[in-house]
Amino acid sequence: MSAFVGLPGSITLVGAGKMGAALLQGWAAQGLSGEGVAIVEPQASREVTALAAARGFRLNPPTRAPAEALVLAIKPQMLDAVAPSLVADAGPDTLVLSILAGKRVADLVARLPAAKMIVRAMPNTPASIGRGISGAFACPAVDDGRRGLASALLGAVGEVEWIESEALIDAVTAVSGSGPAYVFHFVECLTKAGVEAGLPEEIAARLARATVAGAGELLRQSGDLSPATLRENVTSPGGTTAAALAVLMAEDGLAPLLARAVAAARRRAEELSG
Ligand SMILES: NC(=O)C1=CN([C@@H]2O[C@H](COP(=O)(O)OP(=O)(O)OC[C@H]3O[C@@H](n4cnc5c(N)ncnc54)[C@H](O)[C@@H]3O)[C@@H](O)[C@H]2O)C=CC1
Ligand SMILES: O=C(O)[C@@H]1CCC=N1
Repeated sequence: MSAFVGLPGSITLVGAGKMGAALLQGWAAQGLSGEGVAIVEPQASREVTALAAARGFRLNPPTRAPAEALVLAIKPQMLDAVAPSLVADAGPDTLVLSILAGKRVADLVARLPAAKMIVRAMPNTPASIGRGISGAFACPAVDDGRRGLASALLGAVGEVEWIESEALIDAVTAVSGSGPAYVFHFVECLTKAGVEAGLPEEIAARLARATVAGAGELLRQSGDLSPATLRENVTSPGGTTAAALAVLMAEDGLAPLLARAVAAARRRAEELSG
């Protein structure tokens, strides 16, 4: 059982792929250990298998008692196939924490009929280094205690923003859930642009990666400065940055493109519901 105050004493994690494993690592880093943790994962990675062995977690136990928290981290498309095996895990007192993109509280209740204490959350992949951010929505039945457990489970891998409208989870998904991919694609594009400007590819790749990582860290450490101020700090009047920003901030520049991308992600989340 966990000695850590804050995390649930017993957890069943369903799906220990990229996000499930990131959560598991975060909980372990908080001191979670013992047989109260059951992991259901038909294709456990070496890392997950080793972590389970090191921490005394039960990996694919033949039977399991209902845990305080049931954490769902399978793909949304797998829910129909997996849910029947979880009905007994999701009682009226169980915190059901789902990170499935698109799947609504109603979709979960339709498959786990006794579940009442449902929290939907949307973390992101920086969770794997403890630097994620999650948006979370608790359905009205969720009491303060369960909300606290959900905060602890998500807080183990980064920041948590509670939102009061379930519909906004799709927007969170489109901004911060998918967001790391946009940033990584920006690095790919900056690398390509550097090569087109004459740089050897390896150097362009190192410059682009370090620029985004450094700018991200500067942003993080400059909480009192807005992104606009940080941008202005780079931009000499009549200089090189101003020339580039005239392109990026044009009417058909980055803002409308990103707005279209976020809208597409949001629409896709809606399509995944049901
Ligand atoms: N990858 C991301 O950036 C984010 C993903 N999500 C959500 O997290 C969920 C998981 O996504 P990923 O970790 O990226 O996917 P993933 O494919 O890495 O992990 C899913 C895991 O479920 C396992 N699985 C398959 N059948 C199963 C079964 N019957 N029982 C238990 N586990 C089973 C798979 O073997 C796999 O390891 C998705 O619902 C996704 O919408 C949420 C936030 C960010
Ligand atoms: O692409 C997806 O559907 C998931 C949800 C947010 C990030 N990855």
